[in-house]
Amino acid sequence: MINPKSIYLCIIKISAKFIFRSVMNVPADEGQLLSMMLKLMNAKKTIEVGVFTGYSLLATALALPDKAKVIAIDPDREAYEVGLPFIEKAGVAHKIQFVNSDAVTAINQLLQNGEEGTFDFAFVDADKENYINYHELLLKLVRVGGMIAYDNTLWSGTVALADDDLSQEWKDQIGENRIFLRNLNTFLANDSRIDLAHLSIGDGLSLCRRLH
Ligand SMILES: C[S@@+](CC[C@H](N)C(=O)[O-])C[C@H]1O[C@@H](n2cnc3c(N)ncnc32)[C@H](O)[C@@H]1O
Repeated sequence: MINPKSIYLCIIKISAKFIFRSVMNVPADEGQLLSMMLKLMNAKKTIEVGVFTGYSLLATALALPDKAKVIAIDPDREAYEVGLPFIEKAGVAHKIQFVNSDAVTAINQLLQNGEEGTFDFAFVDADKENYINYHELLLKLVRVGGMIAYDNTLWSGTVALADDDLSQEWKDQIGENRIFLRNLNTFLANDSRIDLAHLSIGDGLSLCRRLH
């Protein structure tokens, strides 16, 4: 059973983080950070892998200029349609091309269509076991100097813990994603094709800039 004290501490920690970040004018979550980065990069063509109900997609579409495009991939159209009225209300639906598919198939299709090296930015927030596969494909899709961002790369901080530090109950809760993300972090840290920055925003965001 969850200890009420740990819930209380968690609420205090999250509130303190948000207050600190707003006072210091630092983005409090990945949506705010995405928006800031896309504007700084003047991004016009982006891709999102893993949409769900479209929180990060809405942040992206709001940050892009009017004629820009975000290709949003998710096999779950139903979830996307839950958030769609809010995207429409925000007046940014025309910037979004939703692709109802798994991402490996959809990205391969884009590459076959000759879109290699044409994307400014990619945001990945989907099935963690495929992140390394997405990395290989997205490095082709994103232009030199473009950026790929991977969400949840801290996995509640558990990527930094040794196996012995985790109780069986906790291991069951966090599942195999901790291992997939740990492998990804090691892989990215050794990838000479990118510049890497690991941010402790939200659940951890890894930014990869394509070098060549
Ligand atoms: C954590 S949610 C995405 C959250 C979203 N970025 C947001 O900000 O609200 C993960 C999404 O990844 C999608 N997903 C799972 N496997 C996928 C795959 N193979 N290709 C693309 N999307 C996938 C799921 O359907 C789910 O909607």
